[in-house]
Amino acid sequence: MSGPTSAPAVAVPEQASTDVRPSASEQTPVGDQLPVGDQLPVGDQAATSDRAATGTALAFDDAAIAYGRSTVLHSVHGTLHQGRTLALIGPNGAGKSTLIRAVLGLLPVSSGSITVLGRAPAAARREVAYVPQADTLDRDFPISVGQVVLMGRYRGIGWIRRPGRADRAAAQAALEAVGLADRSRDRFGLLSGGQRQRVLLARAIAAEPRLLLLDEPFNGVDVVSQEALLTALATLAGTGTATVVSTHDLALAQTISDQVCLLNGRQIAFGPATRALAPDQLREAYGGAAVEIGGAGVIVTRT
Ligand SMILES: Nc1ncnc2c1ncn2[C@@H]1O[C@H](COP(=O)(O)OP(=O)(O)OP(=O)(O)O)[C@@H](O)[C@H]1O
Repeated sequence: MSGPTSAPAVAVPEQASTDVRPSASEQTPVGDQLPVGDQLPVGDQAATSDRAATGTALAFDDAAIAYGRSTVLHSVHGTLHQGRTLALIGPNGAGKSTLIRAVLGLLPVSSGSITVLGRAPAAARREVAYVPQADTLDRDFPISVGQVVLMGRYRGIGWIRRPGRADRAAAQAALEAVGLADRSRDRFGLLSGGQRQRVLLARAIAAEPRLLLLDEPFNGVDVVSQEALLTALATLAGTGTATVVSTHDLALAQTISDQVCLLNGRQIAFGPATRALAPDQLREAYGGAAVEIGGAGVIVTRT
């Protein structure tokens, strides 16, 4: 990740309601149907040697993903290394969330393969954290910001053991990383959308994942929150965590990612943004007649 930036103006198709992300429930107030990640045992020998041996966080090998018999995404091929950021780009229904679900091991790969931290996706889940969109979560559930962030530690300590001092310190450090150190006692549901998004990132940071997946984390987030999110992500990348972020903000993707995967039911391009977001490929993905990439962002127009 190249680091934080301010939000450029971008015109891309609006997000529609096709949404496979988890809905909130009383039992799972923060979308925990999906994994929140796990503590990476610091100094874990196996994990360290894995990383040293391959440096590969994520590998797609001609992967196709289906819902039942209906293949909605195919020909995904590329590699993401530790400490690097991959942006998933594509119009509504392109398959971004579907790909994230497959990386989480929640959807089977119907052909080809996806390898996460050297393993099958389901086998790597303990080392993968997922940040859902904050607005998919139940705001009425009475839980504090600090409690939400502490949830990031539970995968490591187990749900029966109580979090210890080290867990609380890690949770507080994670809140500091997203610029919300003073909000720990506040009720989660009373924060703004952008602040809740930052709390969810803090929860993922507290889990110390080796791979972090974010599904449109910048939706409805103001520049201050976006800046805080990007700073925290850059810090995390510095520790070797690989990040996959799905976004509709092409210009932001261009700025923050090392690699871009451009999708529309299949992979159109995978590589550095300058190559993957070339006008011809954007046109192919979005069906636009004219594509302009400049200081003002990326503009797709139709004739
Ligand atoms: N549970 C499901 N069962 C069957 N098809 C699904 C399911 N969820 C999504 N799809 C289909 O898979 C395709 C990809 O959807 P997906 O949600 O992954 O797109 P997306 O790129 O994340 O879109 P958006 O930008 O709108 O969030 C779409 O055609 C969608 O209709």
